[in-house]
Amino acid sequence: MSDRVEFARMNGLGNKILVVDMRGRTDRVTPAAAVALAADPATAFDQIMAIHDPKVDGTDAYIDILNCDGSKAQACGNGTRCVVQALASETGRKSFTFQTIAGILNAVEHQDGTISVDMGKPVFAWDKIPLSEEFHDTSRIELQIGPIDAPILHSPSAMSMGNPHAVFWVDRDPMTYDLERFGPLLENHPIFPEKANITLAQITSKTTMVTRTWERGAGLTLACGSAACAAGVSAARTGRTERKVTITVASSPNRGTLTIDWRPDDKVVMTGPAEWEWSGMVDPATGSWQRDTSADAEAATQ
Ligand SMILES: N[C@@H](CCC[C@H](N)C(=O)O)C(=O)O
Repeated sequence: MSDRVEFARMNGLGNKILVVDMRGRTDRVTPAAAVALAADPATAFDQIMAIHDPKVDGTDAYIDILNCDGSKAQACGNGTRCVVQALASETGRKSFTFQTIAGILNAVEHQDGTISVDMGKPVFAWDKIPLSEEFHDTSRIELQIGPIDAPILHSPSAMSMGNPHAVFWVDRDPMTYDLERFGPLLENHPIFPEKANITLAQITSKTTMVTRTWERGAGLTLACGSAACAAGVSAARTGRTERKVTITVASSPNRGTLTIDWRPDDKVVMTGPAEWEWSGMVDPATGSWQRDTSADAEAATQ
């Protein structure tokens, strides 16, 4: 199988997403196709969300998630909102259930166009995050960057939202830190055997915070939804905030916001926007692609 399939270039708070329609096929978007699409400035992306036919009853689709380096990810909050918006505009439906490697996700599009995704339960056990060393309390692990007696970043909270996260608590705007330099060192630190998404989080009140993320497999992105979930949960877990917070994603266009609600049933619900940009056709084996200009014209008339 190597025919072209439809894809949409979308974003969630600036997190660049390609939603690829693989329904009705048995092949996968290849890592080589992902790397080729990422290298082309016109299609450069952070994650591909490949929509496949459902594998289990009661779900609407199986979603495969690829980072721009071709690696697989278990979760992508911003990308999941993009998939919901794409399927809602195709079908007129408002609620969906997806399966990913990490489990089952429920999502709903609201009247105002924002989308809530139940991202599942956080995982705190050191060997499930995973970390390479045993920590009884993963809400504060021993890890630091900078001089030993004056670290620039230290003692992050670690957890999994399906994918591994470390949240460093900072006392000024995350944009003022050299995350481009620290991000790769921390993502690839031996304490994270499967690497990790690295977030800087500044608490601004009991219900608000500001974040910026270096993503595993994608680098400096404009926004990361699962990292916002990890930051919201870790802040509540360590007593810094209440369980429902509004997160300003500092690196996103106009410093957009996500609401993270760590509900009493332990599920983490993320709410925020998604935006369609343009559509085209792509070969999932090679990444060769073509823009659909008729979809642009149709969008311009709406
Ligand atoms: N941008 C995503 C996270 C994507 C996955 C991550 N890079 C990983 O490899 O775990 C989001 O919005 O959650």
